[in-house]
Order: sequence, then structure tokens, then C-alpha cells
Amino acid sequence: MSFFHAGPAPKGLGPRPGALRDGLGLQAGMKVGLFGGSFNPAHDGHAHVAETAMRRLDLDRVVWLVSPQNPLKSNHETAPLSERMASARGVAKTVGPAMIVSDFETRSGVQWTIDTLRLLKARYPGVQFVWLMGSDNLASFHRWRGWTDIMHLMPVAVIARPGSQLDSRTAPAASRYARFRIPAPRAGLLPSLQAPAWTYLTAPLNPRSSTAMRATAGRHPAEG
Ligand SMILES: Nc1ncnc2c1ncn2[C@@H]1O[C@H](COP(=O)(O)OP(=O)(O)OP(=O)(O)O)[C@@H](O)[C@H]1O
Ligand SMILES: O=C(O)c1ccc[n+]([C@@H]2O[C@H](COP(=O)([O-])O)[C@@H](O)[C@H]2O)c1
Repeated sequence: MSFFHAGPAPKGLGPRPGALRDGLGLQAGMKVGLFGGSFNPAHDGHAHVAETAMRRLDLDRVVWLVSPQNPLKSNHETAPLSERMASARGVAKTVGPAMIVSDFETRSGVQWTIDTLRLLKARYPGVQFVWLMGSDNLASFHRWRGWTDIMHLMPVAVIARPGSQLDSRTAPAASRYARFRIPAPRAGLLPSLQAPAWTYLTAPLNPRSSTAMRATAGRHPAEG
């Protein structure tokens, strides 16, 4: 199992003996954010999501799950996994030692988030997981495979992203699960709640996107 801790484990939360063999080094009782992404490349918007979730949900760890390939995106622009892992490691390091960057999905041969989350829940029964995503993904969440199963599997925290806030608040997933929404000031309770439970964390916003970074990187210097 390949994984990467972005620094020494925080004091008192180091992996127990044998934890490295388990893969991610997660221990029962930990509150852990699962942050899936293409990270093509990673950027400070991702750091913003991880930091916001750590602070507002009072998490012990955030696992950056570098996806083999978003099943809803075209693969022709997706950089090799090794490059995206390196990119995610570089950015995760800026957030701190509670970040874990993992190719768990590739190693496990899964692509759909529902399968990933079921595997992780089965493997770490005592861990309190929360699925993390930007609000653009809440807007299209009803198109994900088994999205209602995801809602019933673990709590979900949505971090506001510029350009998708209105969309996501009126999204089918938001309406369908409106009565399970936890007000943001009580988001610290989320990891310990039984699913379905979700929250929407607003402001401050970070405008960065991988698409914009790829566009800039691809532009000829003379184009400015
Ligand atoms: N600036 C941001 N603010 C809030 N959430 C973000 C931000 N950037 C990315 N995310 C979230 O991070 C997760 C992984 O995103 P991803 O790796 O696809 O980056 P991206 O910038 O959205 O990429 P692309 O532009 O290629 O679609 C998604 O849940 C996405 O919503
Ligand atoms: O399982 C699905 O149907 C599904 C559809 C779209 C995206 N996802 C996951 O959502 C996460 C964010 O994807 P992306 O490409 O926006 O970074 C990543 O872990 C994807 O595997 C999952």
C-alpha cells in the first residue's frame, strides 16, 4: 500500500505498532476526512478544503484519495497517477502533518466513490469518516453512482466554491437531504453523527481550479 504522511504524525496520534501494514495508519476513534480528487494538478484550493475541514469538523486526519480517473471526466487530459500523487503530496505538505496522500483506489482496483467508501468503512470499522467535497460536486452529486447510498454510508461536508454556490444549494442532493443538514456552527458534531447527515461550509472562498492552471500552463508565454 502506498501512502504518504505529509510530515511526522501529530503528537499523541502516531501510528500504533503494525499500523503501517494496515495501509493508512488510521486508528479506531479517529475523525477522518476523505478527500477524493483528480489533483490534476493539486492547488491551494485543495489545501483550503483540507484546512477548512480540519478546523471546522475538528478532524484528526484528512486522507487525500488521488483518483485513478474521475468516471465522469474525459481521461485525455488526466496526467499519470505518479505526477498527480507528487503534486498532491507537495500541496498537502503545506497543510501539515495530519495530511495523508494515498493511491488507495488504484491499489484496490476501484473507481467509483461508493466502492471506495465501502472498502474503507469495512477496513476501519472504528474510524469516524466524513466525505469532503467542493460545492461544484454537490451540484452534480445526484449523477454519481449510488449517491444516496453514499449519503447513508457516512456524513458529508461540502465546502463552498466560487461559481457553484447557488447551483449546489438548489441541487437535487441538497433538496432531497434538506432535513439532514447540520447548521455550519454545529459542524464539529458531524463526524460523530449517524448518516445521513451533511453540512455546507461557506466562506472564505478560494477561486483556484486545476482547469485554469492547466490552461495557464499550456499557454504560450507570448500569449501573456
Ligand atoms: N477552490 C476550491 N474550493 C472548494 N473546493 C475545491 C476547490 N478546488 C477543488 N475543490 C474540490 O476538491 C475536490 C477535488 O477537485 P479536483 O481535483 O477535481 O480539482 P478541480 O480544480 O476541480 O479540477 P478541474 O478543474 O480539473 O475539474 C473536489 O471535491 C472539488 O470540488
Ligand atoms: O463515484 C462517482 O460516481 C463519482 C463521480 C464523479 C466524481 N467522483 C469522485 O469525486 C472526487 C472528486 O472528483 P474530481 O475529478 O472533481 O476531482 C474524486 O474522488 C472522484 O472519484 C465520483
